[in-house]
Amino acid sequence: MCLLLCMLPTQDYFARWGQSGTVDLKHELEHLVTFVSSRCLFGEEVRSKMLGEVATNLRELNDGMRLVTILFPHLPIPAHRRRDMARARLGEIFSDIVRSRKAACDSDDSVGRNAHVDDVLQGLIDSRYKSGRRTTETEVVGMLVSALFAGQHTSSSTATWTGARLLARENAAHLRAAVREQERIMSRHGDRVDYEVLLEMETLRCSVKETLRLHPPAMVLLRHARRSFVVRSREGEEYEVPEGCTVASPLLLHHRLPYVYGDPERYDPGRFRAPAARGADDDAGASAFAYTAFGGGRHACVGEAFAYMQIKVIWSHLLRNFEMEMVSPFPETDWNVVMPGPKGKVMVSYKRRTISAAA
Ligand code: HEM
Repeated sequence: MCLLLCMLPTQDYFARWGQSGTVDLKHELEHLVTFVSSRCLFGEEVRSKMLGEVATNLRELNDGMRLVTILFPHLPIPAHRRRDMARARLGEIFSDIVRSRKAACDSDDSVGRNAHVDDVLQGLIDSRYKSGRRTTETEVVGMLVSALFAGQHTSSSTATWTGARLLARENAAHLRAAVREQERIMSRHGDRVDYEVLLEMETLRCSVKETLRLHPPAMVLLRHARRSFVVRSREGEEYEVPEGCTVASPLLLHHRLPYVYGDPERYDPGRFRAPAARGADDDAGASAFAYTAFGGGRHACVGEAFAYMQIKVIWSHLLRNFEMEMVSPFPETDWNVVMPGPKGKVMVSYKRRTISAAA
């Protein structure tokens, strides 16, 4: 069901593109990801009425999460003021939606459940605490905003970086491999893309995973040490982390450790292929936490599977239906925000094509 909710909006969205043209890929994917996520989370209400406004406000929320925000979350700077206004507006939009859904539930069913709707919004409205109390409007709105915020910018910037990496001139061989994979899959399954077919897109999965190694939306993971513990370095030195300290694990650095990722600056999706397919074990020396684009442990990202599904749906569609070329320089990273993404526009020219299924 969720896969269908990803695929249909993706097809509809790209149907609006012409036979050929030039687009800002970052802008396009930002809209598409908001479109898909809001469709999966909320159903028709957001998609039909609020998409442009929701997308704009989510962008303001992200833009208001500056590095200075970590130390001074309420510093009166313009970016924080815009962030607070955006959060208030999202609250209003979603409160209206929750209210009208609840009203529909109450008229639909005497126990306050809407039997016809199956999305995250409905799940939150239907939830009960152990005490039997129902979730309040404020609680549902808060959880919706955080789910959308957690999944929107992360997924859209990863989808854009994946495109920028695959379309970079020096990665032509990786792009060809990704297109060939789609041809092979089409020869077996035609146009059908279901969950099993997505699982076969191993080259695409590795391309996304390698993109996330080099461009993780979260730069650092933070944990509070509830008790003291000792860390031993590779060189055998020991460090004590005292109880009560905050521990920061910088993804940006450990995703580039040369003894884990040989030639770490090189974009090489093949490094994540299964060892049997690779013929060598590149993971030697890597610990379970060498790759933490989605975090780890108890608070690891709950949206990882959804994010891969969404990005694979988008990129398999683009690879099958368009010949693309990046016409702006490879994007720089916007380091001003807490979750860095590509800076400026990512201009791409496209031409429609129909790839033939490989024999
Ligand atoms: C490429 C896309 C995504 C990336 C790179 C990403 C990355 C992350 C990271 C690094 C964390 C922190 C984990 C930790 O501290 O160990 C996190 C947490 C979280 N993510 Fe994602 N995420 C993505 C997509 C999504 C999506 C699509 C959703 C929801 C639909 C989502 C929902 C969450 C939630 C709710 C948490 C908090 C988990 C907790 O604290 O228990 N994420 N994500």
